[in-house]
Amino acid sequence: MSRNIAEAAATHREVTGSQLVSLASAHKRNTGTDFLPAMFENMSVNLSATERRTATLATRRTVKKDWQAAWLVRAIECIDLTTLAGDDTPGKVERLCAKARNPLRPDLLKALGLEDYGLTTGAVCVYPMMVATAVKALEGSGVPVASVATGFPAGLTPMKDRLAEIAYAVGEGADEIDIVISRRHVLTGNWAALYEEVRAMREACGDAHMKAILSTGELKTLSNVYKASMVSMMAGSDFVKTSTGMEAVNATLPVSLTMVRSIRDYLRFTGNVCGFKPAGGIRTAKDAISWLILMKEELGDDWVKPDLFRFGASSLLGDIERQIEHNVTGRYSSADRHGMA
Ligand SMILES: O=C[C@H](O)COP(=O)(O)O
Repeated sequence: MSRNIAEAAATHREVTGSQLVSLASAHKRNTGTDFLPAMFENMSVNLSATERRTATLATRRTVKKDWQAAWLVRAIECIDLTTLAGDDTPGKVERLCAKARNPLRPDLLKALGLEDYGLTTGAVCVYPMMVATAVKALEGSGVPVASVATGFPAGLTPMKDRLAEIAYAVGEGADEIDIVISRRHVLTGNWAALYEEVRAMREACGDAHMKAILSTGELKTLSNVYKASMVSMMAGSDFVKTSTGMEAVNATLPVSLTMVRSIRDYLRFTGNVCGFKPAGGIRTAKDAISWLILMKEELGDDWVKPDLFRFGASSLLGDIERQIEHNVTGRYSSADRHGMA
């Protein structure tokens, strides 16, 4: 059993049957394109068809036993372990970083045969003021630090301040920047303004990878979600991300399917690759597997890896650890036996 899990986690070879040509690790950073409204302006997303497709996702495919553990290990590797709270302190961020370095208890790693695997989360995600603490705490671990910026979560601060915040986070050592888009540009159909805004933010990020948070729960329609996603990719986003975690409705599967289809269309139109980050409200191992199935079925194996897929989550890891413990021991421990996240 252990060998299978170790192999699956290392090669992810249980995930097969991609319908897209595999771009594997050779993908280049999204360069963006000119502003091309023809790529999205006539697009209309059918809500009920989208809901039907996502309703059956987790029931069409069952992921059992060893493979479930392998998928959950992969989910851990894709988590942007997040704390974005007003009461964040250096101590809290240091504890989060310790968890990112060692996301599973040693006895569980041993039972899975992964003691030497070097399992970590995909990144740690914090506010700009916490970046330096996280960079220090993660030194030598290879775990990137992501920072939210641009007036997170509402984005309603002057543009020069939003860009300055990116520069600050990058200067503190952030490897990745999670920007928020101006929802008003979407709600008023001002796609050119959205393109210009995201383009300027991408330039401010420099070498740091940029994730564009669409705040889909505030965009009213799936057609708006599709268009906002497409414009953000055209403007050079490395990832598109559903939510801040602060909206009334955060990551959902229908919104995710819409964004994932936009990524697929963007790839077909332009040859450029963009990653996807569902975020907000993803708390259970079962949820994580549903999203991994969505990615595998819609985009293929390359989008079930941290290069192109992340969960933005503050409390998902705890449930995954609990589920892995059940997988290994046949028993569940109470949630409070596991540490934070
Ligand atoms: O980007 C990450 C989200 O803010 C996390 O949301 P969550 O606390 O609901 O997991």
